[in-house]
Amino acid sequence: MKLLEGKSVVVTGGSRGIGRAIAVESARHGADVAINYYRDNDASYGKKSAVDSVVEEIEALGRRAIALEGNVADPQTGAELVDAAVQAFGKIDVLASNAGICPFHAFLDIPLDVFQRTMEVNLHGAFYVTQAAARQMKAQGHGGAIVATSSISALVGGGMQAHYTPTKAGVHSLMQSCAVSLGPYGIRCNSVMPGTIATDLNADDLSAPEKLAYMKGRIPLGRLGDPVDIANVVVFLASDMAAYVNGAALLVDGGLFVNLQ
Ligand SMILES: NC(=O)C1=CN([C@@H]2O[C@H](COP(=O)(O)OP(=O)(O)OC[C@H]3O[C@@H](n4cnc5c(N)ncnc54)[C@H](O)[C@@H]3O)[C@@H](O)[C@H]2O)C=CC1
Ligand SMILES: C[C@H](O)[C@@H]1OC(=O)[C@H](O)[C@@H]1O
Repeated sequence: MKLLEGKSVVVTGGSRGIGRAIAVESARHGADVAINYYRDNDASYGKKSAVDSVVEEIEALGRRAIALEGNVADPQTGAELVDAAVQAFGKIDVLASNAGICPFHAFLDIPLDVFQRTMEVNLHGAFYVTQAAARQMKAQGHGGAIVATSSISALVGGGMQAHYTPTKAGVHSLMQSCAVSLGPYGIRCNSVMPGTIATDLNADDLSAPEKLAYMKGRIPLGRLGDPVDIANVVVFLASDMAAYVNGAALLVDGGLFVNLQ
């Protein structure tokens, strides 16, 4: 069963990791996809750049794909992405606001620029892109769905993530307020809260075998998440199967959050 047949989906941070999986699974469910990315056009994925490889995979599924580079922290990026998607596909139905960074660092001596960049990319970026997509969806007049990638880190702390976890709580809060603002236009806003998913974002952090074993040991399902575990839930939240889901947050963490002891 295809959940996004004929839809036009915009994904930020769509060249790698969770965003890449959202882009590909959206296409598998029948959508055309506009991908934002930043600095992923070197040939680091085999012979292709990360972004070329995802575009190729979507086209192999018989769907259309465009890719546009831009830093979501720049307020113009969201508007340019939405314009490009509308030019290519005639409309946008879904935004997956997913781009984010997590440069692990201790709290007491975190460099100011790392703190500011994390806030600007993760939270300000989500705000700008969501606003641009919502303006277009309202103008189209037939509603839409926005799904933001928040995190389990919106709910719990991390000693090396004091600059990061507030951005993920902020993204969750942004979706709650947007659910209220945009519900009257038929635009649903929700967030997905991944646990620990194996991507480039945490590859360094989890490269130490003891840390990897510790994290896996805390997850009742006994494994790290795969990007597609998150993408499947984003596709559901974006689809008409979730027609009455608005302002919700869905933890997708293998049971990590509830595992006290
Ligand atoms: N990997 C994990 O365990 C978890 C990740 N998340 C969130 O999921 C989202 C995606 O993370 P991953 O796929 O793990 O990361 P990743 O590092 O594998 O991929 C990041 C993607 O974001 C793009 N990107 C980075 N900076 C950007 C910028 N300034 N403007 C536009 N695009 C930019 C990259 O081009 C790439 O496509 C992030 O928001 C992250 O906070 C949330 C919970 C857990
Ligand atoms: C990067 C982390 O490993 C990952 O990102 C989050 O949001 C959670 O803290 C995960 O563990």
